[in-house]
Amino acid sequence: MKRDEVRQVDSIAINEYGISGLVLMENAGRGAAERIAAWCDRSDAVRILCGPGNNGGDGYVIARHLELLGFAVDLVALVPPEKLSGDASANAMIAQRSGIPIVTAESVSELEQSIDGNHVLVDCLLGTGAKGAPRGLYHDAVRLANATDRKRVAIDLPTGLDCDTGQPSEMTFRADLTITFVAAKDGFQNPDAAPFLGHVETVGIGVPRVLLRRFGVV
Ligand SMILES: NC(=O)C1=CN([C@@H]2O[C@H](COP(=O)(O)OP(=O)(O)OC[C@H]3O[C@@H](n4cnc5c(N)ncnc54)[C@H](O)[C@@H]3O)[C@@H](O)[C@H]2O)[C@H](O)CC1
Ligand SMILES: [K+]
Repeated sequence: MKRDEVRQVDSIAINEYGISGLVLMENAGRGAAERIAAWCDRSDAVRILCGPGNNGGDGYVIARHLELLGFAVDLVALVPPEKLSGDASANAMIAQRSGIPIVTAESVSELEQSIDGNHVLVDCLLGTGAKGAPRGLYHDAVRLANATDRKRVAIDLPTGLDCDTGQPSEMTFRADLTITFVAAKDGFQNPDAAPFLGHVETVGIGVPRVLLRRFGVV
C-alpha cells in the first residue's frame, strides 16, 4: 500500500466506521508486542525509542504489552510525554501511570547515555508521517541505534526509509525485523530497502474486512 492509502484506512476506520484511534493504536501495539516477544529471548531487555507522533504512540502501547508478556522494557522519549497530543499522549500517560520507566532524551548527550549496546532497540521514532530524511535528534537517534550490535526492530517502517519508493535516506534505521501495520508498504519491494527492513511481518489493527477490500488488501 501507498503511504496515503494506509493513512486513509486509518481515518476512514475512525470517521466512517466509528472505530476509536485508541483502539487502532491498541491493536497495533499489542500485535507488534506479540511479534517482538516471539522474536526475542525472554531475557532480552527492550528499549523503545519514541518520536513525536502516533508511531511514538505505538511505542507506549508496545511497552505495556511487552511488560505483560514478561519482558524488561523501558522507553526513551525524544519528545516529553506531556508535549505529545491525541492518542500518543493518552498512551504515554497510561505508560507513565503504569510505572513503565520513561526517560526523556532531548539532546545528543542524553541520547548517547540511553542508546547503548545492552538493549534490543525498537524504532518508534517516525512512521508514515515522516517527510524527508530524519532531521536533528532523529538523525542522531538512528545513527546511535545503528552503531550498537544489538537486535533492532522497526515499527511500521524504518525511520529514514521512504514509504512509497523504498529509497533509504543517508541515515536510515537498519532493522533486523520490521513490523508493519495493515499491509506491506509499496516501498518494501525496492531491493535497496532490504538491508533496512530485515524480516518483515504485517500486523492487522482491527479495521473491518470491507474496508481492507476497498483498498485491495484482501
Ligand atoms: N492505520 C494505521 O496504519 C495506524 C497507524 N498508526 C501509527 O501512526 C503512525 C503515523 O503517525 P503520525 O503521527 O501521522 O506520524 P509519525 O508518528 O510518523 O510522526 C510524524 C511527525 O514527525 C515529525 N517529522 C516528520 N518528518 C520528520 C523528519 N524527516 N525528521 C524529524 N521529524 C519529522 C513531524 O512532527 C510529524 O508530524 C504510523 O506510522 C503508525 O505507526 C496508529 O498508531 C495505528 C493505526
Ligand atoms: K518507525
